[in-house]
Amino acid sequence: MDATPDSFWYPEHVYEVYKDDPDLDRLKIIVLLREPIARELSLYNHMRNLWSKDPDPKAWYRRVSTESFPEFAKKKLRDGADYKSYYAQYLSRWFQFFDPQQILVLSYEHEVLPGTPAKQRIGDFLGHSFRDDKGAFPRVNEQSNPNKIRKVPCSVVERARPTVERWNKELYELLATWKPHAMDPFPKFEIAACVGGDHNDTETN
Ligand SMILES: Nc1ncnc2c1ncn2[C@@H]1O[C@H](COP(=O)(O)OS(=O)(=O)O)[C@@H](OP(=O)(O)O)[C@H]1O
Repeated sequence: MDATPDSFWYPEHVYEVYKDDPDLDRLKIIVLLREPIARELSLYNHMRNLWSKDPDPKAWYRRVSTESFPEFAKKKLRDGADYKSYYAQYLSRWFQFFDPQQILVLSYEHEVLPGTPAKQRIGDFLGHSFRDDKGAFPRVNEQSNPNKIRKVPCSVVERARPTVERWNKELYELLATWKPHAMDPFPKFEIAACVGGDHNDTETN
């Protein structure tokens, strides 16, 4: 099993690894999608956490030492190709390499957060039942440090919304067309409540 968010952006590499395997058609792929603005915030917090532990000026996460979240988001959530939250662009490539029936697409907010049916969905897909079907998955990488930004500034939401909505619309259409294993219709992402101002709002907010 390989589990990393980074695989999502490189379906051709995954295909390259498995293409000569006689069991290629038994490969199971699970894609977990999160509302794009929340995902970028989570990544930003992750990078800031790494920077606080190891402020290496050559590290891949160094940009967060000089960029506020609004500045980071402005660069990541804008029109154009190759933006990582433009899920439809990447998922459409997965469908070129793999049978959509080999792919389970889950909504983080509707199917993975505690109280939602992730374990059951994944169990059904893999043909494997978990010991505790109802419980949540253990939390990892939560980084509950005091500098964690909990809420997105409303200015970020206002700026990003048109782009993100276009990306999401394309995603819903793609899923409706290709019909991988997924909720049908796929639940629409909801942007979480934001806070005023253009600054980094931390835990106290
Ligand atoms: N069990 C469970 N259920 C739901 N959500 C969970 C769970 N475990 C971790 N998390 C949240 O996932 C975020 C970290 O994701 P990753 O581990 O993929 O990120 S990374 O590897 O650190 O880049 C991070 O999200 P944020 O807290 O919003 O940043 C974690 O809180």
